[in-house]
Amino acid sequence: MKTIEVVAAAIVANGLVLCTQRGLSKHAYISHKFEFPGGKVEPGEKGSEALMRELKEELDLSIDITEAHYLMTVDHQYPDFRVIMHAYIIKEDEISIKLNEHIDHIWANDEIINTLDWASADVPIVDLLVNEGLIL
Ligand SMILES: Nc1nc2c([nH]c(=O)n2[C@H]2C[C@H](O)[C@@H](COP(=O)(O)OP(=O)(O)OP(=O)(O)O)O2)c(=O)[nH]1
Repeated sequence: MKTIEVVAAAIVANGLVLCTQRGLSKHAYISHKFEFPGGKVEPGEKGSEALMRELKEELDLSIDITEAHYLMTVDHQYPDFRVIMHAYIIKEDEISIKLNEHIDHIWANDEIINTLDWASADVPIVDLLVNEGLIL
C-alpha cells in the first residue's frame, strides 16, 4: 500500500493554535476534516523546507522553520494509504494568513481544539499539544 510522507505545523499565536479545514477529498475519511497546515514532502527536501514551502502555498505565510521546531511523528494507516506525518510547532504572535486551499480555519484554545472533527492521523498531535500544555 502507498506510503506518503507529510509535514504539518502547529502554529501557536497568543495562546491559540491554527486549525485548518480541508475541502472535499476523494477519500471520505479526510473530507472536510480539520488538519494542521502542511503537505507532502518532495524528493530531496528536508521536512522544515517542505513545511516552509507548503505554508507559503497554503497560507501565504513566510516563516522561518528549522528542525529545532520539530515536535513529533505520527505513523497512521488510513484505509487506502499510510501517512507518516512529521509535526512541527511554531510560536509566533504576529501571524497573518490568507486561506488559499482550505475551506475554513479556527484559532483554537486547548478546549475548543478537542471539539473539532480532526483527520484521524492528527489526534496524537492534538493530544500532545493539550496534555503538554503547549498551546500557551
Ligand atoms: N497537510 C496535512 N495533511 C494531513 C494532515 N493529517 C492527515 O492525515 N493528512 C493527510 C491528508 C493528505 O492525504 C496528506 C497530505 O496531502 P496534501 O494534499 O495536504 O499535500 P499536498 O498539498 O502536498 O498534496 P497535493 O495536493 O499536491 O497532492 O496527508 C495534516 O494535519 N496536515
